[in-house]
Amino acid sequence: MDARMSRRRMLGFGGASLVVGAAAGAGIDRVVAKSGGDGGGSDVTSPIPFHGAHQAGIATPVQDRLHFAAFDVVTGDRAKLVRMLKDWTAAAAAMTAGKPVGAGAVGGPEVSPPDDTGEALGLPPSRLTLTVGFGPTLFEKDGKDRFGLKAKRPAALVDLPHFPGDNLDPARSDGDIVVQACADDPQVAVHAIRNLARIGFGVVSVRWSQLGFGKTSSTTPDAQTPRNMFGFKDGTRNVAGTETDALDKHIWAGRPDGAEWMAGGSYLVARRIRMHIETWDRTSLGEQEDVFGRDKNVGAPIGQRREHDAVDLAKLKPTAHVRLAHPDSNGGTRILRRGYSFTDGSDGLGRLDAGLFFIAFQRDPRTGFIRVQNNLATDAMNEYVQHVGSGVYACPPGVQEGGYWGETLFT
Ligand SMILES: C=CC1=C(C)c2cc3[nH]c(cc4nc(cc5[nH]c(cc1n2)c(C)c5CCC(=O)O)C(CCC(=O)O)=C4C)c(C)c3C=C
Ligand SMILES: [Fe+2]
Repeated sequence: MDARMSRRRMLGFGGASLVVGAAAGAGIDRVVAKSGGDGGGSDVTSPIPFHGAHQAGIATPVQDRLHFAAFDVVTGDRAKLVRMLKDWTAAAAAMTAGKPVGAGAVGGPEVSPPDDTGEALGLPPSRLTLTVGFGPTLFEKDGKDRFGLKAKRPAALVDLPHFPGDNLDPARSDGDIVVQACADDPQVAVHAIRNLARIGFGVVSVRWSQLGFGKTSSTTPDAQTPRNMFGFKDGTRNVAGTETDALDKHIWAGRPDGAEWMAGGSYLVARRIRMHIETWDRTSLGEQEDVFGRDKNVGAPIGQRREHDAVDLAKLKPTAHVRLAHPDSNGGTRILRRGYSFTDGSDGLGRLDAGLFFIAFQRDPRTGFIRVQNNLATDAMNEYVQHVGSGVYACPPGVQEGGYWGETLFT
């Protein structure tokens, strides 16, 4: 048996545990480029730390690209699920550090598939973050407590109610487990999801997924605010990743919230929102600005001059999006938006299948997304958008060295 083969046997591939960065020792690590930067002040060569009190990918400055995947668990075996989560954690720690999965993509035995699929070889870490969440169906599905987790379902992990105008496609909604991959390079994000899906074979299968580009929200107020597919600056008044008090108050779940295992975690709401681009493009500038209650050029609230000037709600139409979404119209609640634009070709009727893949993190969806979305029932923007996909997930706290995704839930 040659040295490479014995190493592979040691790793026990075909479903057994991974060794983080094992390939690094074999000299076949992913190349970390010497220069980088995306023009937005971010360093694609510096990895975002995987371990910590909170999962990365929430308060982290928003990366350029998204690959979001929802999985169904296809086994009833809790031990297999936990094993997979441990393997996923090891792979996630390696990939976010810019390293390949397990023994890597090349240099292994010719008789079996490599541990890593290889398309990220030579690419820098690209600020990859991987954020995991658990959907309501992991705790109970069709009245069945599949994994002995029913009693641990947090009260905050409610099924989202039906909202007026919803036209949700079940094939683009829900899922037992979700992984949000964000990176400054789409290939790095896609590589990460692909490898997790491959490792999970026999335990999970991809239920639906979404690619995103052109982040539509910023968590770094000093950076230039990105624009959405309607051409408006989006994310001006988002919660910033540096606002620790606001994060503690509105975004991170705490021990007193009822589910101890979620302390330090957050709840993710995802909505695939189709935007009727063609109708919007035939709408006058004045009407467009009234819809949001902001100027299209600099992004200033109506009646003000600069983007970050305070919003005077009384100066906005009662149906303006910003007026209805503003904390003062929602009992003071704040959510951290982290959405991306999408364009998935056209719909066969000559219209772009485009929109906003809305992602929001919050301490409790009942006082966060649900409260705001209910208030948006009279939003003038509703004429131009339709929600077609949906999901809510409990994202556990961050992983400590030696720990694994979901450890606080499963122990
Ligand atoms: C339920 C929550 C929200 C949904 C759904 C939503 C959809 C949505 N929003 C835009 C564009 C903009 N939103 C803006 C502000 C804004 N939106 C929400 C919430 C939801 N948006 C909040 C809480 C806020 C901040 C309100 C405030 O504090 O002032 C803005 C203005 C710029 C900004 O502050 O980000 C734009 C533009 C689209 C296109 C969309 C669905 C397709
Ligand atoms: Fe909004």
